[in-house]
Amino acid sequence: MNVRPVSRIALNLTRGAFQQSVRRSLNTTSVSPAASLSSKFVKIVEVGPRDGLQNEKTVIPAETKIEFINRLSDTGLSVVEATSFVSPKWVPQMGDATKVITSINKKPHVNYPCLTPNVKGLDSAIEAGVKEVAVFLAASDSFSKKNINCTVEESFERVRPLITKAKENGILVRGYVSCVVGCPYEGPISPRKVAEVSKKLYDMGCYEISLGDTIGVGTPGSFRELLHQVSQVVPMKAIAVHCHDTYGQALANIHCALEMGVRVVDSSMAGLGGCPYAPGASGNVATEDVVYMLQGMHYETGVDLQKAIQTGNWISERLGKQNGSKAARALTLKAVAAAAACPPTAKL
Ligand SMILES: CC(C)(COP(=O)([O-])OP(=O)([O-])OC[C@H]1O[C@@H](n2cnc3c(N)ncnc32)[C@H](O)[C@@H]1OP(=O)([O-])[O-])[C@@H](O)C(=O)NCCC(=O)NCCSC(=O)C[C@@](C)(O)CC(=O)[O-]
Repeated sequence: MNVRPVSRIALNLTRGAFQQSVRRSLNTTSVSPAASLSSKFVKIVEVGPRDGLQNEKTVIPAETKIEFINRLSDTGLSVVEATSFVSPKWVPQMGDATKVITSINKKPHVNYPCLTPNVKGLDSAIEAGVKEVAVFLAASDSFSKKNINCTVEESFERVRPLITKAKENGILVRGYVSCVVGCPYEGPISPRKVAEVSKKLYDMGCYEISLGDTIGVGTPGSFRELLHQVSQVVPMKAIAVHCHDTYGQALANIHCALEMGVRVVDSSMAGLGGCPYAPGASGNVATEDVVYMLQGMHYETGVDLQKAIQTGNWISERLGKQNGSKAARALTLKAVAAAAACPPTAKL
């Protein structure tokens, strides 16, 4: 596999030495105990196994996905979006949804939502014992047609019976709105249009609306206006932000969202991801970078950054990629340097 030497060295370090070194590195940047008692909590929705992997060109074995999810569950995350019950003709990478969701070690404190585009997908999810699903619509007709083969208006009619049936079965439904700032086919999207779609989804019964900047064109300027409009019609506590980092704006946009009161952030370990129907869009914002920033701002997430970095490095190694998180790369390098300067045996 084509892995950068540093990440290979880090992965070859003994687990104990690596953990010690990362802990030492983190101690220089982590929050004070007093600050960590702050009541500020941000829920991170980890989308790596679904959004992160759906666009990978080579088929990833189900076993790798299962182990990835199990490792994510051990980092302290409370939500790990596991897979999607979509047509395998459209997204072949998710063709093993049932195997993946039924084989993971489900932890009681972790939710494992799955994407479902229609009732057929919901039925498969129910059969697999899924407790939460997500529907995904767009604020742009062109993207909607490319992604789910129908207009935005038609997509509401498609998800209406899905939401009803999910509720009858005691299943929670989350709603995604894609292209909240720009569409790869139509260009800029009006915040009013996004607010309209978000309100309709919320009124139909989605408990949370995740605003997807699918192609990552948003800036704090456009996010401020977007959140201003959407929060007029959907309560701020029910809004999540889902940022792709194509233009390097994701953390700035999340910061803006936090300042405006958003407390749910979607992210993907190692910055994996991209939508197969959004050409040129890069990965999601990296979970490690989000956790690092939130720690620095004295927010609580429940996520162990050290374990997150190990998980991000692990999946990157499996995919033959460099970890896309800058914080993970910096802290791994620091840990490698610290471990080289002070090998575990020297302390015996
Ligand atoms: C919605 C459809 C199915 C419409 O696709 P269609 O071709 O119009 O549907 P259809 O009803 O005519 O069915 C076509 C075939 O798919 C089968 N089929 C139909 N439904 C299912 C299902 N649920 N599970 C398994 N199979 C299914 C169906 O049985 C049939 O099989 P055939 O008879 O030809 O053998 C298709 O367009 C699709 O699956 N699209 C999914 C695209 C996708 O997953 N995109 C990525 C997720 S969205 C995203 O990443 C953005 C997000 C959420 O992260 C936020 C952001 O960043 O913006």
